[in-house]
This record gives sequence, structure tokens and C-alpha cells, in this order.
Amino acid sequence: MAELLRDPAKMAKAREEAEEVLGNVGLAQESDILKLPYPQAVVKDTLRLHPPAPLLIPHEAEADVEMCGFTVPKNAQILVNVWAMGRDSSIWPNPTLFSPELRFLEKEIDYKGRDFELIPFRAGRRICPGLPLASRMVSFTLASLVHSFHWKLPAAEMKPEDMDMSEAAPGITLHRAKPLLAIFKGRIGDSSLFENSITSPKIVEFRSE
Ligand code: HEM
Repeated sequence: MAELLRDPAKMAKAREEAEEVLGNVGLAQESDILKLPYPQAVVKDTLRLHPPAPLLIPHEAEADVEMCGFTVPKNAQILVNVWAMGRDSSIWPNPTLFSPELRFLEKEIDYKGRDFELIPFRAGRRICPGLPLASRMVSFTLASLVHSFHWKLPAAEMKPEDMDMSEAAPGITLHRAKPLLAIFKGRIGDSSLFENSITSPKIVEFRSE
């Protein structure tokens, strides 16, 4: 949501796709997500730039291992810096640019453990068992939010270019240093579902604690 609010053209693209596929009445259903490639691409680029577990979970080498000319000694603690991998310009041109359309739309690359440049859930035996659920739910929630509501920044307080995108990782997970503030207003046909937001736009605070 923060990356979309920072780039109104991308927010509009997500909304237009949802409107085209789902129409203007009713709520998005979980099965609709397969018809909505843009939110899926947005989630991929978000997990590249802002992986929730930036160093994954520490593991330990059971034996000495030779890897790419290095020896990883037995009992060494292994941290995989997926945050840095997502910002490596030898893998991702212009890495700090959030660009779901250029990087992921109509591309095969995925985070399911086969493309090692994008492994926010890890890969292999200890890959996150919640991946299928997270993959569907995050894209579905995002698609529902942009389909059901108009979103904007509290104009008096900030402009897209002034948004503070700094991050904090006090523990194993990474989140925004400051909560995201946004104003929403219901936009789809069935106003009874969104009575409060239809009559008066509300500010919502996305907290990651
Ligand atoms: C965007 C959402 C999520 C991300 C990015 C994520 C990422 C991760 C990562 C990086 C690991 C550690 C893998 C390792 O380094 O060993 C992990 C482990 C785990 N995740 Fe997730 N996860 C997400 C959502 C979920 C959900 C929704 C569930 C459960 C419903 C879940 C359940 C677990 C469990 C149980 C483990 C521990 C597996 C083990 O002991 O090997 N995760 N996840």
C-alpha cells in the first residue's frame, strides 16, 4: 500500500485492472486473484524491496561446505541477506525503483523457491510452509483494498515524494519505521457495506507492530 500510495499512477493501474475484471459491484473473491496479475506483481516487487524477514531465519551448517570458492565451516551460523539481494544492481537494474510492471508482469520469476534471486520465503527444505496462504492472502487483500476504496495520502500532512519510507528491524522482522497514514473512501456499488467510509472519508493507520 505504501508503494502504491507513493506512486498514484500505479495505484490507478491496480484500481483500473480490478474494476475491469471485477466490475463496480460486489466484493472481490479469493478466486478472482488469479485474474489479477497486477496485484500479484506488486506483491512480488514489495517482497523484493521490503522482505518481512530480511535475513531469513538463522541456520547452522551441519558440516564443512564448499560453496562458490568459500568454505562454510561446520557450526557456522548462516544468515541470508535477502534485503541486500533485492537491492543488488547486478541482479536488478535500478534496484531501488519500485516497478512491478517492468520486473514481474508477464515474467516467469516467482518467490516460490526456484528463482534464487527472489527468496523472501527461503528456498529448499525449510522454505516457509505458510507461502501458499501468504501468497494468496496478501495479493487478495491488496486487490480488495484497491477495488473497494479510493486511497490517498493525508494531503495536508504529506505528498508522495515526502513519504518517509524508512524501515526498522528491531527483531527478526522488518517493517516501516513509522506507520503509514492513508485516507480511504468507499467506491464500489454496494454502499451499505461501507456506510461510514462513503459518507465521510476516514484516515486509517497501517501499523506493523
Ligand atoms: C508474506 C508473508 C510471509 C513471509 C515473507 C514469510 C517468510 C518466512 C521465512 C523467511 C521463514 C524462515 C525460513 C528459514 O529461513 O528457515 C518462515 C518460516 C515459517 N513460516 Fe513464514 N512467512 C510468511 C507468512 C507465513 C504464514 C501466513 C504462515 C502460517 C500460516 C507462516 C508460517 C511459517 C512457519 C511455521 C515457519 C517455520 C518453518 C520451519 O520451522 O522451518 N509464514 N517464513
